[in-house]
Amino acid sequence: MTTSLQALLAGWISGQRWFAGKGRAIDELTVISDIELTDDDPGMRHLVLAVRQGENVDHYQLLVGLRAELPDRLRHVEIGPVEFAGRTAVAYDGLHDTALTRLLLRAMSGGEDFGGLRFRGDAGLRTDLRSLVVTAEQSNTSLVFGDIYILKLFRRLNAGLNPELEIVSALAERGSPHVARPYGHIELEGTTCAILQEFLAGASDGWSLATTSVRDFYASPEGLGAADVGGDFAAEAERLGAATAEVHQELAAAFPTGELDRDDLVLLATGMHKRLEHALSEVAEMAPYAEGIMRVFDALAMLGRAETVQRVHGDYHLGQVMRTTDRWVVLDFEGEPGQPLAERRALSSPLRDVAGMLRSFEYAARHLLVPEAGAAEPAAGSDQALEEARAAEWAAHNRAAFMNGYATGGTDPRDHAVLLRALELDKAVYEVLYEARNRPSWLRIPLGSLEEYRQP
Ligand SMILES: Nc1ncnc2c1ncn2[C@@H]1O[C@H](COP(=O)(O)OP(=O)(O)O)[C@@H](O)[C@H]1O
Ligand SMILES: O=P(O)(O)O[C@H]1O[C@H](CO)[C@@H](O[C@H]2O[C@H](CO)[C@@H](O)[C@H](O)[C@H]2O)[C@H](O)[C@H]1O
Repeated sequence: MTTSLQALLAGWISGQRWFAGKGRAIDELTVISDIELTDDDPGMRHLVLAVRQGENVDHYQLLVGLRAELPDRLRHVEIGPVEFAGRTAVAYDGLHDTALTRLLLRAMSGGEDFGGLRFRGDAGLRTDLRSLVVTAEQSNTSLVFGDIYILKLFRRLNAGLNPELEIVSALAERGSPHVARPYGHIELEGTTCAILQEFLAGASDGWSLATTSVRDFYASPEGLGAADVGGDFAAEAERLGAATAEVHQELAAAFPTGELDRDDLVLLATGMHKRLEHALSEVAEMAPYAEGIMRVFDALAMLGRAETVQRVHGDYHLGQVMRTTDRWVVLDFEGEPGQPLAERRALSSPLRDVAGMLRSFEYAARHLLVPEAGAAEPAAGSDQALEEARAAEWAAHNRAAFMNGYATGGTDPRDHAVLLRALELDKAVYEVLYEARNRPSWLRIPLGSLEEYRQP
């Protein structure tokens, strides 16, 4: 590849939604791997770029399409004209070209290798399907093939086996009904580049279902409880709790487990304190809540009992679960974005996921109270105090249902109140930072649910 392509790529990549280093200058961009997948017209090359911004270096993968002439339908994903191997072509994001993406299915089905880039998949894969790029995602790019498969391509590569592939493969092998079946993957020298899975056509994600229920409750006549309205979500929350407990049992059976003793709990609490301090240094609005939160972390450090640890989801919320006609399916076992792989694969309390989902019920209940969060402006004459009370009621009702469902698996989260509270607060601290960085108008949502910790 020529240096001119590198210059072009630096300009192009900084404008991409999935580029994590937005707003900071690119100091250096190097093509560290360049593998030709086809030299036809259209041609396709798999590139890995090392992008340096100050001290930080991130690796991104691209599937670059090359055509002598770019048809109008691909104009919106043009990278620019390039020259290499004596050939002049127009480079573009190949994931938007159905003529190229079909080759990915074929290569997976045939188990093909291109240098260190290995395609693996079920031999019976359908290879005749057209792909559509899923537009909603931000950090990765997914292609849906004919409503049958979804291929998730990681844009930013983390060295090693991706926990999503590791966990989904292990759970599917055990016959779990709660994961989307894996059909194939692409890897580059041991690093997972993409995963092909069953597409859950017609399923709805938990966030949409929960927020629809919240809207119904808000629109219901005063005096009705959360359990009395048509869109009551509690039965679903309970099923989700039971499914979550089953997934945890499957994870405990498929991977190693361990125990946190007193010293480990002190370490865990120390980590929580550190994350809180970091959030305080970046988000001034956090200050009034700090002391109250620290007291809970201190209580965890003094807990005189052991707690079990195992592989967990790690970033569990309503946007990560989908309801099909007959079950809840859990997606995206990648752990917390931004954490190194080793940490994302580390054993943790399963209550961490329970805490994540409980926080998500708080989010669903409260996001209508923040007009900038995408909700409609509050209706004229709406009563803020009544809405706050309704948000609290909806959250409490569904949190209880979720925990009832989870308890059917044998562990009632309420029997581990100190750990659960600390984990919820740790997640809220993470969310405060996440919102301040990504969606400042949503910051009021995690802060709103910390009200009981606010110091005057
Ligand atoms: N197997 C699937 N079937 C149907 N839709 C899916 C599937 N996997 C992901 N999706 C859709 O894509 C969205 C994002 O998927 P996810 O794996 O969570 O990506 P990200 O890591 O970018 O958040 C989900 O909320 C869901 O709407
Ligand atoms: O789904 P991701 O792996 O990208 O997770 C990140 O983004 C989430 C936002 O989509 C964020 O979740 C927070 O907002 C959700 C509503 O949009 C809410 O349901 C979650 O409870 C809340 O944490 C997640 O924290 C972040 O890691």
